[in-house]
Amino acid sequence: MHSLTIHPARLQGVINVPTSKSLAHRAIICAALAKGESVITNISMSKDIEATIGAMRALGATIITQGTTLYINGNDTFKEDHVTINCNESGSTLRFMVPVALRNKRQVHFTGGGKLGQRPLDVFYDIFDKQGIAYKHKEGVLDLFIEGQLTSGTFAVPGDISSQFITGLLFVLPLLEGDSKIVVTSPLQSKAYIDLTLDMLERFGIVIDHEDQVFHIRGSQQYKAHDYEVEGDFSQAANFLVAGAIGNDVTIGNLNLDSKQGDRAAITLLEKMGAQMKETPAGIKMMPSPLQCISLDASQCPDIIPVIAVACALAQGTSQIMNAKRLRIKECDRLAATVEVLKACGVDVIELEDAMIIRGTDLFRGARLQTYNDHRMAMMEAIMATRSVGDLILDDASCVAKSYPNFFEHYALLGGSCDEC
Ligand SMILES: O=C(O)C1=C[C@@H](OP(=O)(O)O)[C@@H](O)[C@H](O)C1
Ligand SMILES: C=C(OP(=O)(O)O)C(=O)O
Repeated sequence: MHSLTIHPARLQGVINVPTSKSLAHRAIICAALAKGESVITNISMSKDIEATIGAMRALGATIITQGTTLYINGNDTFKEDHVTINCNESGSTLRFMVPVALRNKRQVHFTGGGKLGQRPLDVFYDIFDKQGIAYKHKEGVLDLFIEGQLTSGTFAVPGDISSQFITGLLFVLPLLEGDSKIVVTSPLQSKAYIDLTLDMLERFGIVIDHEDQVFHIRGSQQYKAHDYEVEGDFSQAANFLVAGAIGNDVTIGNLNLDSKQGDRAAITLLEKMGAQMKETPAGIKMMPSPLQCISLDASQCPDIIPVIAVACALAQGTSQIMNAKRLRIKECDRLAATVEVLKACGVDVIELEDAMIIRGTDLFRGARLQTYNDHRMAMMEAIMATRSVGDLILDDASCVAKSYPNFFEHYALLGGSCDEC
């Protein structure tokens, strides 16, 4: 474990953020479910994406990596009947792969690290119980054995634990014999991620009908090979968009403003707080602006909330971040962690079960901070350092490898100042 000391410094320059992790997971899975070769370009490698590549290879898909391009051939996918899948710490990989791996009868062993074994999977266990699929798991660590096969039918799934369960089912149900229906039994949160799934499925030739919270899935469909270029990641861009709004001068060179990514909300939220977005020939930036407090709903864009909380902490007035309970079931309890970090840096924050209330201040004070082995927390803390009066000492910054391995290189290129200890 290496601690990292970040000295206060303003950021300035142009950066290309990694390409979308969510879109990359989906493109890799769809391509590996299609017969023939698909070429997926502009992949940003990270621990999470490595996990999904490894998972589809374990099932039999051929995936050749050349720089940022993946050549994926699904002709032999599903040929293996005893499979071990290491998900690293990726919730997406786990919840997408559990149903996919059960496309036909096999034994699958899921492993993973960090807090992944503590993140909810009960939605799948309920389905296994109903369908007679055998499974054995341990408390607290990911060590899950499953044996069986998923059959088509009606799946009642809550919408307020994780949309990833629904995405996982949407990948596999079109391949099963017989039609299926997914009925989402409580208001769907993280809905934009389902839209990303439906969009990617359509590109690969899969048709899903849906109205409100019900998805109708025709069985015996076939994925068709398709070439796809992954666009810039708005969840990562959010760090630098907030950096801009709080006084830095960072332009992001690779964002698609027409993107369907839900974390594009970072721009609209910052605009509501009074920041102005500027489009320049080099890319997009948020202009340093006096920020006003905001009352916002975290349920549709959970991943950007820690860094949006940084903007709230530097806004005039008291901000409320509501419907934030699901932040507690990410790589760490991000609701508690965000509150703890802001408090350590001198901010007046209140943690509620489902919300946080943040009273704006002018500057952060220096502090020793945990990163909670959570990439989003480490990156949020680095952005805070740009408006801090003393050093921020992060206990371990290596967790950024989950989604953005070269985050601190980019940070330094922009003028950020850190020493590894
Ligand atoms: O489908 C996806 O790509 C994701 C869905 C979201 O999870 P929830 O649906 O659990 O909010 C998000 O937090 C995660 O980082 C990626
Ligand atoms: C929560 C995240 O990812 P996952 O659920 O895939 O682990 C994330 O990237 O912030």
